[in-house]
Amino acid sequence: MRPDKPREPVAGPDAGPEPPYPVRLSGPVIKGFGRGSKDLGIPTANIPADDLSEKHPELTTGVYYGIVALDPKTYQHETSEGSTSTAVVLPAVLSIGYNPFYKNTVRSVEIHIMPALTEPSPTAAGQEGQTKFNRLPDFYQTRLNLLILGYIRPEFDYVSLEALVEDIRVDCEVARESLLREAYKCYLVDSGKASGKVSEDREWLVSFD
Ligand SMILES: Cc1cc2nc3c(=O)[nH]c(=O)nc-3n(C[C@H](O)[C@H](O)[C@H](O)COP(=O)(O)O)c2cc1C
Ligand SMILES: Nc1ncnc2c1ncn2[C@@H]1O[C@H](COP(=O)(O)OP(=O)(O)O)[C@@H](O)[C@H]1O
Ligand SMILES: [Mg+2]
Repeated sequence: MRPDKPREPVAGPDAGPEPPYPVRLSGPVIKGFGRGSKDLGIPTANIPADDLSEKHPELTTGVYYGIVALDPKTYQHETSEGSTSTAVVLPAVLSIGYNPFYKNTVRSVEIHIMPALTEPSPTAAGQEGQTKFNRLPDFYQTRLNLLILGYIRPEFDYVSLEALVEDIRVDCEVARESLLREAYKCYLVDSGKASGKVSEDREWLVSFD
């Protein structure tokens, strides 16, 4: 069960991702159990987890933050210049594991894509009414690249659905605050000052051959 402790506002070192991060994952967006949007009001893009233990033994079950890119061949997005052929890059929070609240028997990778850091956060504390999580037009089967930049917490079971949703809301805020730090923001926003390694990771993120 989730321990009754206050949450830290950021996760991971301020100086930037430390090994094993950034970790690269990719895959087509597949169907999950259909609970994300329906039960929780939190859509999560699921990607296959079949070869995770073999390829990424370092990824323990838990909640992580990072950035995602969607293949522009099947996911078009509008910018101020109209629609574009470059991949959209957005912040994300994800869970890797068995969802103890639902007692799944297979591991899943579930990614909730958040609005750009320049947009107001829909999950900020103190908003009126029920939290409205970010929602994009559906993009099943689209290829997704993910750069995991840090670990937030283990997965827990919860006393109620509301308690699970509230913890995921806080995860979104922790991810956002963590990514707003300069040594992480450089992965999302090309300032022209990024180091060779950061540029290499960014290039990998947006390449879909
Ligand atoms: C950031 C984040 C954190 C999560 N943490 C937990 C958790 O601690 N325990 C849990 O049982 N499920 C957790 N989940 C998983 C949700 O229960 C899951 O997204 C939901 O079951 C939807 O599954 P579906 O994509 O198969 O429909 C988390 C999901 C996200 C996006
Ligand atoms: N912000 C978002 N983050 C992730 N997926 C989103 C988002 N907005 C819309 N989606 C869409 O919703 C789908 C996931 O919804 P969900 O209810 O979790 O269903 P499933 O159980 O099939 O994963 C994604 O595959 C994607 O097409
Ligand atoms: Mg899902």
